[in-house]
Amino acid sequence: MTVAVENFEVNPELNTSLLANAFKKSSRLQIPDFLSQSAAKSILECLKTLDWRLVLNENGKHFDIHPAQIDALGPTKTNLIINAAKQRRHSQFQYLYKNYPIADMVSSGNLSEDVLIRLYETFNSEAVLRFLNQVTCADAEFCDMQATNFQAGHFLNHHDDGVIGKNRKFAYVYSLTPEWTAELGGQLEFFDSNRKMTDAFVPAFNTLSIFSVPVMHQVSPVIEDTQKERISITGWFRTHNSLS
Ligand SMILES: O=C(O)CCC(=O)C(=O)O
Ligand SMILES: [Fe+2]
Repeated sequence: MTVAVENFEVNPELNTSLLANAFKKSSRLQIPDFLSQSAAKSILECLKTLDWRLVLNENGKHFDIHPAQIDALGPTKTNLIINAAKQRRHSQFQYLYKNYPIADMVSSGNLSEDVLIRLYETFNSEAVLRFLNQVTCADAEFCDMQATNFQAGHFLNHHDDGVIGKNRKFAYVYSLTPEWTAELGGQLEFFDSNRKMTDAFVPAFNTLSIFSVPVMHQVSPVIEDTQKERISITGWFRTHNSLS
C-alpha cells in the first residue's frame, strides 16, 4: 500500500502581490522563509545523507562521476581530474560541483527518501505553481529538480540557461545552507550583455531565488579554504508545450 505524503506548506505570510511587484522590476527575486524552518531543516538533513555525484564537463561532454567510481579512481586520479577542470575554468565554459538528480530519480521510481519525494511533489503542486506563476507572470506547468552541493573550489561558469525545447520559464534555486556569507564565494551572480555584473545573490537558508531565463549568470567559485557546503535544490519551472 502506498501512503500519500502531505506536501510541505509554503509560508502563508508571503505577500504575492508585493513579491510580484518586486519581481517585475528586475525579473529576479529572493524569497526568504519559503517553507517552515522545520521543513527546511529536515530537507537539509536528508540531503546530507545522499550519495552525491561529481559533475563536470570537458570538451563539450558532461561527466557524472558516482561515489563508487571516485573510490575506484582513487584520490590521486580524482584530484587530477578536479584540478584540470579548475584550470579550464579560465579559458572556457566549465563547471564542477556535486549533484543528485531528484526529478530523474522520481521518474525512474528510484527515489527512496520520503522527504525528497515530498519536496518534489510540493514544488509541482497546484499551490506552488499558482503562487510562483502569479509572482513571475508565467504559465509554468511543472518543474524539474536536482540537488546541488558546491564544495571548496567548485563553480559554474557564465551561461544563460537557454536550451531549445526545454520550455524553461524561470529558474529557481532553493538554498539550504545555513550561515553562508559573500566571503565564501558561491554567489549567484547576474551579468548584462557587456558581461558587467549587475546583481549577486548570496545563498541564505530556506530562501528561494527565482529568475527569468535566458539571462547570463554564474555561480562564483567557492573559496578553497572552507569545509562548508553550498547546498541547494535547483531547476526550472517549465511548460509541456514546445510552441509556447
Ligand atoms: O546554484 C545556483 O545558484 C544556480 C545554478 C545554475 O545556474 C544552474 O544550475 O544552471
Ligand atoms: Fe543556470
